[in-house]
Amino acid sequence: MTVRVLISDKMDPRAAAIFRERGVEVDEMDGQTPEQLKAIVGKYDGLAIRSSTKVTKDLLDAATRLKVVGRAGIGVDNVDIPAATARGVVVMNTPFGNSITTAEHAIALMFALARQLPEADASTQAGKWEKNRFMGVEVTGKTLGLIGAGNIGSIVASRALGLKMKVVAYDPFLTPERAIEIGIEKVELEELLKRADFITLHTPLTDQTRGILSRGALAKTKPGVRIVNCARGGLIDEAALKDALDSGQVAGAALDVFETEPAKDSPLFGTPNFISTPHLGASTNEAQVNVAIQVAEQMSDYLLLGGVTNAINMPSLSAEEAPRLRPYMTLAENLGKLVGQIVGEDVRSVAVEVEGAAAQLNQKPITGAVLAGLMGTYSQTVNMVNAPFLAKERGLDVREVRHDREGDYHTLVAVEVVTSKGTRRVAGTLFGNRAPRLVEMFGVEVEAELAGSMIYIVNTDTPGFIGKLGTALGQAGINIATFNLGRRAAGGEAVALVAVDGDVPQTVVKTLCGLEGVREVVPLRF
Ligand SMILES: NC(=O)C1=CN([C@@H]2O[C@H](COP(=O)(O)OP(=O)(O)OC[C@H]3O[C@@H](n4cnc5c(N)ncnc54)[C@H](O)[C@@H]3O)[C@@H](O)[C@H]2O)C=CC1
Ligand SMILES: O=C(O)C(=O)COP(=O)(O)O
Repeated sequence: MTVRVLISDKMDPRAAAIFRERGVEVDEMDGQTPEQLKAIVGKYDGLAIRSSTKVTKDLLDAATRLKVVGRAGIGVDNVDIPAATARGVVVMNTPFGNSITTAEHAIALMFALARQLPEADASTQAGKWEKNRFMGVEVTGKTLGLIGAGNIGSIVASRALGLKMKVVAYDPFLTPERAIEIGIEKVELEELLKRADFITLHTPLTDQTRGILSRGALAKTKPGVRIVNCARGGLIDEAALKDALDSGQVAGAALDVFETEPAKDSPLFGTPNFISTPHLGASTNEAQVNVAIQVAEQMSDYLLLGGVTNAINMPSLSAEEAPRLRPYMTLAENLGKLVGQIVGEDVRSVAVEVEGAAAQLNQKPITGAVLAGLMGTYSQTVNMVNAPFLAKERGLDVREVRHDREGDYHTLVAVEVVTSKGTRRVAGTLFGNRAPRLVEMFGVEVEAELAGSMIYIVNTDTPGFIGKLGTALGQAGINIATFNLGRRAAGGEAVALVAVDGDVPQTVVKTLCGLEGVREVVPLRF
């Protein structure tokens, strides 16, 4: 089937070229209104975006084919991640491609503030030559306060140290070792506000960071501080910033990002010592080439090979690893489907065990596939991406167990579920590292390929039963493809997994239930 991607924001042409080279059909349509986008998004498997496209729940509801949203950049606050996860859509970004460029923009704005470059430029070009009006400050020896010291914050720190500044940082997740490594001092926010001559912000916009420079925080800054925000609008209270600029508490502020974008009429516009750029942090040729190439490669890897890189809502799985894992995923999903079809929704906890060769692999995707198979029997929208999330939502206790040693098989995946009626366990292996086979079912050794239409039958092991079963199916016009048997002990409980051609109607299930010694009959689909 054709795989189709829509690029809905302005992106370097290399992104489209890579999609095409890899056999993915691509449309480029930036500047669509939310309504226009909603009308067409249903045709696409992938959506490649920057910061303008808003991936809302409403848009996702219309994106019935969508499997992946790729953000050519860092911030994903324009994507409703919980809604995407719930729909099984992977959201990935390119966490490093534009970080140097954005850090350089922060440094550029810091210098622009220190020397009032935009105002001096406008005045000079207006023919005023106001040499005495513009008196700047040196950055050498000054203290830079970073709010957020992740990728971009650390690059800003290294540049600022090169400029002979002292760097302090507020970042609750910055370890003391890392602070020493990058040559900065970790401080609390209050201390930063008190000491910093320049403040730059480098955090994502979250519930914790929204309004981090509030009116109260701005009042605690060192008088004459200069502030740069190249991270996200919403981190600074814009009305309070305007007042602080007017009062002189803040000597200068440069915003690349605004609470509402595009920002076309901010009260800050026209304020002396205020500089703004239209969200240009990532706008260099180098950064745009980096993020375009990276997002197109990552999205193609996922859509074509199942490889997952830099996903926000799913564990990583390299494109090299994905083919090795694929037969395990089929096995895991089928084991989940097998249990799910037999026990239904009555599952309280699930343990996924891997043994031998399987224990050397990334277990998260295997667990995701088991859960997808298990819950897919009663939910249409479940897949590997949203299965762990939906399991959590349902309060399902999920455990992962890894045994490095080999047991009877060189590789084994087992699924054990606890239901109201007790514990049930199934296990499977790969023949020749390729072909998934069920090898154990509810304590009985069986060997079966789980595929197509099957019937699960539990009966008392009595002579002549198989003949009666064959006759009953024959009379119903159902052809047996393979017959897989196992039993606990001679004359005890026997289990049959019968692969048949075509669906098994309820009337046939009823007939089979009526055969002597039959305890349970469940039609299965794989
Ligand atoms: N203006 C632009 O065009 C661009 C803006 N950005 C923005 O820059 C942000 C930072 O990017 P990176 O450094 O790559 O992200 P990152 O994830 O490497 O670093 C973010 C840092 O913020 C810290 N943090 C989280 N919560 C915090 C809190 N409550 N208080 C203080 N620190 C907190 C984290 O511990 C982390 O160290 C992005 O989230 C994005 O919004 C990124 C690229 C371009
Ligand atoms: O990468 C980010 O987080 C950015 O903010 C860059 O935004 P943009 O891709 O330039 O719209």
